[in-house]
Amino acid sequence: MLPNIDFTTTQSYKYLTDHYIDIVSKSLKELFDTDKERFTKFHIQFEDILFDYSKNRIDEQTIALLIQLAKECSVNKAIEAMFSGERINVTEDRPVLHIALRNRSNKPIYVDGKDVMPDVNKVLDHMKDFSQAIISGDWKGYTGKPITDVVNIGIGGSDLGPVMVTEALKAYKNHLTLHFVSNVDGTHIAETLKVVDPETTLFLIASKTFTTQETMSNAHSARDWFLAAGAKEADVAKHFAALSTNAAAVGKFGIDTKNMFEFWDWVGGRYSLWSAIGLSISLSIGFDNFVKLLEGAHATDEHFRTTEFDQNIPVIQALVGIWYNNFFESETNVILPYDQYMHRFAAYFQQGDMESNGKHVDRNGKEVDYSTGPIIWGEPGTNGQHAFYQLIHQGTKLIPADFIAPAQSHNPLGEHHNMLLSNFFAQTEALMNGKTEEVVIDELKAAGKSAAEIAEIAPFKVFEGNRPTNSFLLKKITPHSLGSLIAMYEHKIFVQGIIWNIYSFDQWGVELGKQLAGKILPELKDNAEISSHDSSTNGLINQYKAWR
Ligand SMILES: O=P(O)(O)OC[C@H]1O[C@](O)(CO)[C@@H](O)[C@@H]1O
Repeated sequence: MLPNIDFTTTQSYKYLTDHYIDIVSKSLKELFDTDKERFTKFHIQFEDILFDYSKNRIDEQTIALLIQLAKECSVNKAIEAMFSGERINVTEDRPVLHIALRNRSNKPIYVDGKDVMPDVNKVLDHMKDFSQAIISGDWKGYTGKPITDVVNIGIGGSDLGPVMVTEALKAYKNHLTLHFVSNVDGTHIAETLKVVDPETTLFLIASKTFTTQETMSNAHSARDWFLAAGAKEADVAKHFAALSTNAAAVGKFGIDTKNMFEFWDWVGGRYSLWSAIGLSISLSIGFDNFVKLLEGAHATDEHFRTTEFDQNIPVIQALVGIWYNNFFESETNVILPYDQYMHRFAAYFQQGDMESNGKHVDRNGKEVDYSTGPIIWGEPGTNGQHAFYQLIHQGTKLIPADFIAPAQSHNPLGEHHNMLLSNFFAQTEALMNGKTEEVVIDELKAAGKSAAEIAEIAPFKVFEGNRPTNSFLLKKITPHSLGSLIAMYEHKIFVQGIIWNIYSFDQWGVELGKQLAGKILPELKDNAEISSHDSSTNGLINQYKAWR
């Protein structure tokens, strides 16, 4: 059972409300000036990941009270409930066990009295054999040629994780060319099919439910294209594999169940890259590297489960996030990887976080009167600096930012990495310290400006500072460290969901649009005028019909 506590009624919440008034009047600069030990106090090193949260608007009391909040909300009981396979996804009546997929200790984890680990390992063995056969070229296409291209067809959790990880770990990539098709817009599959050869292409149909409209449409179009190229029905087995929980639907589609990689309903879509959904990752970087990714995540799972809250990275990440979300009333959280390979990391956690914690009713089904999940966004640095950092530095909104960077580049090219990292360090420093009016005036004087010119221009050049950041400095982005980092963010989402007293593992909010699209699709078949909707929807549909 998950705890069911309204965090706004706890003692610590009340203390935090008072404490906020004290902290809000202090600047980060002041906090650093008055406490030389801030970095020592507010950083955690876990393996090759340094998490520095000292540039936040916190002091020791803040952290103590936030930890008290986590305790009052029984976060430790919730962690144990998840790890021990309780059905904590209550609204879908399922356990939440992505941690089992990367349970490298192999200790049994029971669901309804049955240890899930033998099945997990069986699928991993299948993925290993299949990956090796494809990568080595032993697996031949219908004309006897080895596979050169892999097209993963999936959407949401069946796409974003594999895309993000294969991009982040591109330095480990082998000779196979990976393609990802997600959008139901025919352009996505059409453009992909233009560049692949039916004789040497493997399609992975990745769908937990095997009913998702986008994925099934793209999968059918891919199969039609394959057969139109001269292949026979019997050849489908050599070029199509399914990653799914739905064996019946996979069989109906015509995929040989020998080419089905199974997972289970206790794996949430947005937490599924560790499952068979990760087959494209295993194909791209090899199974051994895929295992290293799992090992990295498992290491974080152990850290999360066993470490005291004050040294527990995901717990601290979550609590600092709550501090801004519920006391400073910030609305968003920007994720800024200073690593080009990590360019889809923020997009991945847009689904991970927003589909999990974008909820407005608590675990009693009652509307909450506090803010829940933040809006997640971000782009890699330094590109973001030349796009939206202006607003983070001088806008009117408080935007807590996560900076992520590797100390070692996979492409050490001249001074590039030093330049990249100098920007990383400079931005967090600038966001914290800002630039005072005095400094601006001195600079303008030094540039020879007159008093009148200085008075006119100075206000625009002042940076308030006091903008909070977390910094993740990784030794290097490797399969292991990336696995660890992803798991940290996953558990951050979990802890926040527990404290907000919401269910983080369902996603009913995406259903309404799907239902309505299902109703509208038949209305688009002919040119008859539509009048069954509101005037705007009718107007748009009828104009679409007139123009198409
Ligand atoms: O893997 P499936 O079943 O095709 O679902 C894809 C995605 O669709 C969603 O259900 C949301 O529409 C996600 O949660 C999921 O990751």
